[in-house]
Amino acid sequence: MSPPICSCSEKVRKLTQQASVMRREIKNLRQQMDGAIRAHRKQMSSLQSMLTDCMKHEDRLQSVRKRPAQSPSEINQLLEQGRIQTVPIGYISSCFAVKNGTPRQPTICSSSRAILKIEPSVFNNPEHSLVGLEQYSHIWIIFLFHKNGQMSYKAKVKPPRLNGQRVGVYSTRSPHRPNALGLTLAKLERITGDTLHLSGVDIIAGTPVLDVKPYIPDYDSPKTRTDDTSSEHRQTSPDSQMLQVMDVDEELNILETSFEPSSELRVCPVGPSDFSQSERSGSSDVTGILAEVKSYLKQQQLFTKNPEDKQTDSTECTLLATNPLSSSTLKFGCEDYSTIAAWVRAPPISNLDVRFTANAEKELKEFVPYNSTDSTRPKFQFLKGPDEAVAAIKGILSADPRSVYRRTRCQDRLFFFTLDTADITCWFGDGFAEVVRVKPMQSSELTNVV
Ligand SMILES: C[S@@+](CC[C@H](N)C(=O)[O-])C[C@H]1O[C@@H](n2cnc3c(N)ncnc32)[C@H](O)[C@@H]1O
Repeated sequence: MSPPICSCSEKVRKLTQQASVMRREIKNLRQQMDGAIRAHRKQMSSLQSMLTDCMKHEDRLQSVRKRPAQSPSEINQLLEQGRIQTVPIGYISSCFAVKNGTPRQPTICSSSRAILKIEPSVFNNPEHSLVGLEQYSHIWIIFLFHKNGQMSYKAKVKPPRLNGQRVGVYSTRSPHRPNALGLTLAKLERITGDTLHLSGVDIIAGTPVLDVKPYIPDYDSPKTRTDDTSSEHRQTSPDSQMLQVMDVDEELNILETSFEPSSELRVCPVGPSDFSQSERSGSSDVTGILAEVKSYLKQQQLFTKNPEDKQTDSTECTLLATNPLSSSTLKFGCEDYSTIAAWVRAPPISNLDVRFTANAEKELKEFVPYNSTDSTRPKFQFLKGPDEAVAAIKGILSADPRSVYRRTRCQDRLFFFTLDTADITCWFGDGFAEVVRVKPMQSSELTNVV
């Protein structure tokens, strides 16, 4: 007997329902499996990249391990050959993020600021290495030009201030030199723990510093006179001539004031002048001789060295002053003076006037100092405010920061540079630079500053 039709259709219905439930479950399971596979794949790829990193580290470790350990005598030998491995003592944080627009020497932008933190990897207590340095106002910073690009260098270079003329690399402060070492005299504003706060820098952010030393004028700074005759492109500046005469006056004033009545002045032969054979003693004679020397030096411009002129040879123009009280010998003569190429003070390019459009001035005034709590306005990270920024911009632009190529070939192009957290746009005209825009840096650029 066959089952009744109603019970059959009931069974079919149930089976169909079960089948659709099972289909849904399968679909869910598939979805879960897909999700698990995706998560697994993601995990695999991050594990893969971790593995790659580990392998890289392992490679580096292997190569270090493979390096034969150097014995003290080997290290000594390498040192004697000048082949030492340098270790940065710290890295500069600076208001200059990139090379463009960074002053070419610190003196042209005294309001620029930077920070140097001594690396704890160099000394266990980095702050100990700075004890005593706070007594100095200026320090030498020896650093690596780490953003030179390729380590290329040439025996002759074209300093921008010489407007295309070529001179030997060692007669310049070009960054492109065999060991890419920079030397900057910076002002030491203060020291906090392991950190030096500096101003007057020409160094970009991230620069590895190899050493710092106190600036000691007694050791580091002979008086300077301009070697006016050593260069074909010299331009004598009345100011620098004046400076030399003032230097002479200053020296002679020191000489005058350091004399006691019993002092003895011996004047070594200085050529055919009327005091060349003088050798006198006694205070009244000293005063007379000094007046004579002063007037002679001014007339002959003795301190403007002329290699052709035998009478101004450094050995011949030495004045020796012996102070019996201190039994010290003061020496005032040409050999106490340093000479510099005339183009350093009187380059063939002239300084530029710097001006701001009203809009740029307004934009700059929007910036607040680094310590301001106002979060609605753009904030400097180093500078104390718009006035300091104006001084820095004037310093940078008046020295004409353009390369010779830009100066001669693309005169009318806009020039962009950064200062602290500001993006600056300017253009150059005949004898002037004009700032046309000052905008806060994009936040993505900000990480470059420090
Ligand atoms: C002409 S060098 C003089 C540096 C130093 N005062 C000296 O005499 O050795 C200054 C220029 O070097 C560039 N500069 C600064 N820091 C640098 C770095 N870390 N790497 C490459 N160039 C850098 C900047 O463009 C700056 O204008």
